[in-house]
Amino acid sequence: MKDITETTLLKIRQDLHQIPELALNEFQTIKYIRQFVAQLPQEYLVTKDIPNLPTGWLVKVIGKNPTQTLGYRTDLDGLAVTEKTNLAFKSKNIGIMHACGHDMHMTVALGILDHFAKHQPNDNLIFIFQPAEENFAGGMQLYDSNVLVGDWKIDAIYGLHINPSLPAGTIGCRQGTLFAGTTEIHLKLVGKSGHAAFPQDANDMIVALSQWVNLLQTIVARNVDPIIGGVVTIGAIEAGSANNVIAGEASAHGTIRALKQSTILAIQDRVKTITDGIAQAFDCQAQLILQQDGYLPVENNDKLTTEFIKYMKGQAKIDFVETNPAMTGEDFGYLLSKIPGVMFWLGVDSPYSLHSEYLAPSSNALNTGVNAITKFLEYKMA
Ligand SMILES: CC(=O)N[C@@H](CCC[C@H](N)C(=O)O)C(=O)O
Repeated sequence: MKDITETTLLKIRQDLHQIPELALNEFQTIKYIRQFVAQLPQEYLVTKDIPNLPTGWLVKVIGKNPTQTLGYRTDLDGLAVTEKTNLAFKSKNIGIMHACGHDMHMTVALGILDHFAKHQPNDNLIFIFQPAEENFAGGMQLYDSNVLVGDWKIDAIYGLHINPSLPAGTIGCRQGTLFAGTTEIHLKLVGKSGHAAFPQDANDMIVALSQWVNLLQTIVARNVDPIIGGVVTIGAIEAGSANNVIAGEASAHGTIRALKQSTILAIQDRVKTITDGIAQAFDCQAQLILQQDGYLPVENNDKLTTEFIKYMKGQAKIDFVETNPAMTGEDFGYLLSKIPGVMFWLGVDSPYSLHSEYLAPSSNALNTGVNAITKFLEYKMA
């Protein structure tokens, strides 16, 4: 049976790119994936739905003589970004875009699955179609729904993320932590609104929130070992309605990031202390939510990563680079805290970063990615 062509991979990627959906709403996307899988030879395939996660799906390829079960995960969701590329196949879902490359991730996964559906592997291979990577920790929800048990237990798991700054098709990886752990910060301060002319009768939450934002910026600068590093970013604030009204409420939304879980926890403690201090100093209510869910640091397994890097370096047809860690987050970190495995980069050569409205990953990476990973999985199962 013939392997998938570059033209078909390109079409899948273009189709999926046009129908991005937000976390937990990937209904069109999973329908497309199910339809693609339905036209593959079914002889070695078994599928499984995920309770309470209707947009997730598992597909198992039964091995000839299985001694292990490998896992390969792709995420499905898009982002609330309005696409500004000039691509002929740009998003048809206004205000939503595959700005993190999950259309590329899914296409590569389908390319690999296509191969193994036609050429039975020696071991079992489970493809995880995981919703909600950007928000709501779909990886954690999927794992915690107890689907990866019994015959569906995975011994080693792999997954990739596109990397705009690597040449198209280059594979990148590293020992240890690849991506940071993240915690979302939500703060609401409640004081008292009033007339701009009578500040003594009001309790201004814009002033309080401004102090809080500034104090938060001392955490990485003054409390974190500079060699270890971390990030505290407040990406959104909301307060006030008019120039002459004192805002009685103010809210903020941000993210904490670090490569080690212990640093995340230490930063969280400082955020709590600073928030308590602001509440006391400004005599206001502070409702603080720190939400990490499954976004643990993405810690690659030592033994499996050594094997992965050695294999990739040894292939004349694969360009491989050892990369630095990145402060992006990934709920694959949760899966790696439960199952040994490796996350790696696939270069897609774009001048725009992940989450940019102009991100346009090069489709040239698709065929190279599918071939490199398929060959690696075959080597693992030899
Ligand atoms: C690869 C990537 O960009 N991942 C996202 C993950 C978001 C995690 C969570 N919702 C948060 O904001 O902390 C990222 O922003 O790094």
